[in-house]
Amino acid sequence: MLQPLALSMGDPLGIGPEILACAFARNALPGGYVVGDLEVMRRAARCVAPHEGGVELPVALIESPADALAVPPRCVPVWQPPGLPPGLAQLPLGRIEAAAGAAAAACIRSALAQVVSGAAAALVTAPIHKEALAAAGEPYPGHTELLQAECGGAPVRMMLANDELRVVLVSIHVSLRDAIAAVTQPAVLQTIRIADAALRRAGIEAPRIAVAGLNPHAGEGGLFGSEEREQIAPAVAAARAAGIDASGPHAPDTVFMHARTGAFDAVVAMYHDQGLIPVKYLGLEQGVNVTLGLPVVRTSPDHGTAFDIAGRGTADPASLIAAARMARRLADAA
Ligand SMILES: NC(=O)C1=CN([C@@H]2O[C@H](COP(=O)(O)OP(=O)(O)OC[C@H]3O[C@@H](n4cnc5c(N)ncnc54)[C@H](O)[C@@H]3O)[C@@H](O)[C@H]2O)C=CC1
Ligand SMILES: NCC(=O)COP(=O)(O)O
Repeated sequence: MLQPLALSMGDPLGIGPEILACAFARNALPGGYVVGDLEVMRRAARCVAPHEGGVELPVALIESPADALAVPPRCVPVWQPPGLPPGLAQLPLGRIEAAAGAAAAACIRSALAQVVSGAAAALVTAPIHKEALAAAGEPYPGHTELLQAECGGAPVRMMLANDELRVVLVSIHVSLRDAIAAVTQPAVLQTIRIADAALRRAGIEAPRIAVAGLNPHAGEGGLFGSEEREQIAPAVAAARAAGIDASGPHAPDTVFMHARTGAFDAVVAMYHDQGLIPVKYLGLEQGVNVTLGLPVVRTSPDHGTAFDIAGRGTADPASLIAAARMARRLADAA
């Protein structure tokens, strides 16, 4: 039986509300409901309507997640958390505002609570702006860290996936300098373990996990850096000793090419951009961000708030739709 799917609105001044409205206009979010601000969603519905057949898109306030299952086709069901900042729909789109960051965070927390309570099957988050989140006083750089903290603090990892690649990251929202320092044997091993467990849960019996090096040519035998020998190779050996089919460190410039042609089920990448560039280069419309290690299913589009095009009604909802489909698949497999 179809269960409600919680979709947090994202930053109200970015493209999140628009891609949600657009996806509902295309009937691509069955059972989904927006945890967000009613007037923000009405503004988004008005903005996408001319591009989606020119017919008005109904937006309805719902009282409980279950009500999402009864709304007519193309209707955008909205569950509005209490206490959202007033006047969000009057703020100009495409800019950093503390009120917008505060609203985005409140919607994520409410949506998460509904998933944790069992009222919704999974959480799909529309993009937030990290500077707006910080302006609102939130101590977390992004969803991943916020959700981790709200769920008790157990280790989590970010995975980006499309039909061709799965990439799991050792570190995410830190400077490159700090990311290099974060390449330690325990952190790499933990990433491999989390990736392996998540892929098994998703139905892959013995996941083949390629571990990327950090330095050019995976250090070229120590000529270009020591992290491979001192940190990454011992982590791979420990994973193998624990029965995980891990290999590496592989040269980072070619490992994604091999994974894409089917040699591996996932690549563990040493830092954010090493892993995300290959995935995003294959097309923003395909990528899905999944938080591994949480007690609930959370997915998100691979792109951000796209302030440069917010309000035009032309943002592509494909990655959001892919995120919702993946959330359903993962929730069904859990
Ligand atoms: N899941 C999330 O909450 C994510 C949030 N972000 C945050 O979003 C903010 C803006 O990040 P940027 O680096 O500017 O990346 P971005 O992904 O928002 O935009 C990069 C480029 O892609 C285009 N683009 C993005 N999504 C699109 C879509 N659906 N349809 C058409 N074009 C699209 C934008 O117009 C822009 O030219 C930052 O604060 C970043 O941290 C970034 C990635 C994911
Ligand atoms: N590049 C992906 C990204 O920054 C999204 O982070 P999060 O908000 O999902 O933690």
